[in-house]
Amino acid sequence: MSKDLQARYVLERLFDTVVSRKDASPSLSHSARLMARGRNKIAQKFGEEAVECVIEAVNGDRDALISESADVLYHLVVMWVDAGVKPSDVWAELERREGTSGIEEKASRPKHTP
Ligand SMILES: N=c1c2ncn([C@@H]3O[C@H](COP(=O)(O)OP(=O)(O)OP(=O)(O)O)[C@@H](O)[C@H]3O)c2ncn1[C@@H]1O[C@H](COP(=O)(O)O)[C@@H](O)[C@H]1O
Repeated sequence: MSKDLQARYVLERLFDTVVSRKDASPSLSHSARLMARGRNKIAQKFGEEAVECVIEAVNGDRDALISESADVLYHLVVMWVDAGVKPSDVWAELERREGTSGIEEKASRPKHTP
């Protein structure tokens, strides 16, 4: 497999690694430690990383944004594993949306009545 193709599957490989850490020792694996601390902690960490990502985007620091984006994706993958969501579930949802304009989709939503 080419390096480029291999890189495209990095999220799937990360997912498989985190799944394999479910029963690992929290003293040896950060993923195991995070999952042992429970869903609220996982969600909190994801939120913190997302905020750090936003800060770097606003600051215009490209390298920091790349690094924070990787942190966000790692913590998202841990959240998927904890919640029983597979990458293929998310890819399927993205594929379902493919070709539908966001403007069109928003306009088709039922109107809220006060
Ligand atoms: N991509 C990552 C990754 N990104 C960030 N991190 C870790 O996330 C932690 C974030 O640190 P923080 O201080 O923000 O969080 P914290 O240690 O939970 O501290 P608190 O805020 O809770 O006090 C650091 O320890 C980072 O090293 C990651 N840890 C693991 N991975 C991947 O997951 C794989 C499995 O890792 P382990 O589960 O550790 O074996 C690795 O091979 C990597 O591919």
